[in-house]
This record gives sequence, C-alpha cells and structure tokens, in this order.
Amino acid sequence: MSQDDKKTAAARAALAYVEDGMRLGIGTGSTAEAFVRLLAEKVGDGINVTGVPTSERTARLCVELGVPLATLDEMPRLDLTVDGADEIDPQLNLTKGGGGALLREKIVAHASEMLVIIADDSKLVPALGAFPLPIEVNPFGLEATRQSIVDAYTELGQSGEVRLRVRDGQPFETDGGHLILDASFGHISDPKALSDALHAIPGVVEHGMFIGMATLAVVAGSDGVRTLEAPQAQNRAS
Ligand SMILES: O=C[C@H](O)[C@H](O)[C@H](O)COP(=O)(O)O
Repeated sequence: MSQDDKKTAAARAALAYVEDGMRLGIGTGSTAEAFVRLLAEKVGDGINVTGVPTSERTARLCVELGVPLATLDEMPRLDLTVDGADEIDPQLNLTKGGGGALLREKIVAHASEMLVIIADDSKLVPALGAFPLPIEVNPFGLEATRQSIVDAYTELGQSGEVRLRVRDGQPFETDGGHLILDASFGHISDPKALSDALHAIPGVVEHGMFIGMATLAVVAGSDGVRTLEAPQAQNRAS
C-alpha cells in the first residue's frame, strides 16, 4: 500500500466521526486534503456540514469542491476537527506545522470538542523531536527570537540548531504574515517544559507541539486502519 493510499484510508475512516449538522474544523496538508475530497463526496450525497478551514490552501480546495465554509468568528465553537500531523507520540502529543499552518490549526483545534488526527503509520514516533519543531514567529526581532529559542533548548539540556524556513528562495510567510523557524534538537524529553519556555519568548507566536489536544488518531498502515485513543485529552471547547 502506498503512502498516499494509507493517507486516503485514514481519511476515509475518519469520515465515520462526521455527522449531519456538524460544525467541522478542516485541517491542512496532504492527508487533510484527502479528507476534504472524501468529505466533498459526502456533501454531494446530501450531508449538511459547515467547515472552518485552517489555511487559505484548505479554503481554496473546499471552495473548489463545494464544501460549505464559515469563518471561526461566525462559528466559534466546533464539534470536530480532522487534521493531519507530522509526528504522533504514544500519548497522542503531536508535532504539526510542516505545511506552515500550525497557528490556525491550533486555534481551530482549541475551539473544537474533538480533534481527530489522520495519518499514515510513518507519523508514529516513540517521542517527539525527530521532525524539526516548526515555531511561528513575528518577523520583528527575528534574530533575537531565534537566539532566545536556542537558549530555551540549551537550558533544557538540548543542543541543535534553529533555521529560518525558506521557500523558493524567500522566507516562508504564514497565512498570518509570520515567519517559521524550524528547530532541530532531537527528541524532546519534556514537551510541556519546552512549550512553556517557548511561550515565554515574546517573539514566538506559537509552536507546533500539540500537547494533550488530540482526542483520537486514526492511523493507516499496510495491515489496515487503527484508532488510537488519547490517555486524556484537554484544552478543548465543550
Ligand atoms: O502545517 C501543516 C500541518 O500541520 C499538516 O497537518 C502536517 O504538516 C501534516 O501534513 P501531511 O498530511 O501532508 O503529512
């Protein structure tokens, strides 16, 4: 089974959580796009849902495929968000932001009663950190913020590097007009401590660790689709 087939299998399995009348957060990335395509088929079959997209890219695909959309301001509480991830640890803590959408993804997930993550099994890891952590930052004082991030890791006993994300020779700009710093420091031993340290840096807008936010992960491998449950999911709207 190809990786794309696994993504589609996970996306298809997650459709089971979508019910008529739901207010849906809709994630970003290749796996989330597989979900949008399947969701659009259900909309075509008559299911009534309204989506809040987590990126301009996802919004464009939804519009193209006829998935009804609202803004988060119009619909500030959501029943369910379905999104992808770059890493999933055994507690269902996540690394997200490989596509640069982490801030809107986190805002939408936080407004959702349930967060269902869809992924192929290559995303399962024993601990977060092999994938560089995307950190969304304000452009002002970029170098000062970069150095503060290095200091935060150093104080936690980790060494590595922080690089500005570049696309087509230009700094990558998020939908919110921010920049992304990718932090490569290896396995994160204490995600909560790192999260607190990063949030204490004024230039950091948000980071891509989603700690205790996922309700379920629907993970596809060659042997089929598994549903993993979070020990306890927090930080969600009710
Ligand atoms: O910013 C992007 C998101 O966090 C994606 O959900 C994440 O990077 C996973 O993307 P993909 O499904 O393409 O691997």
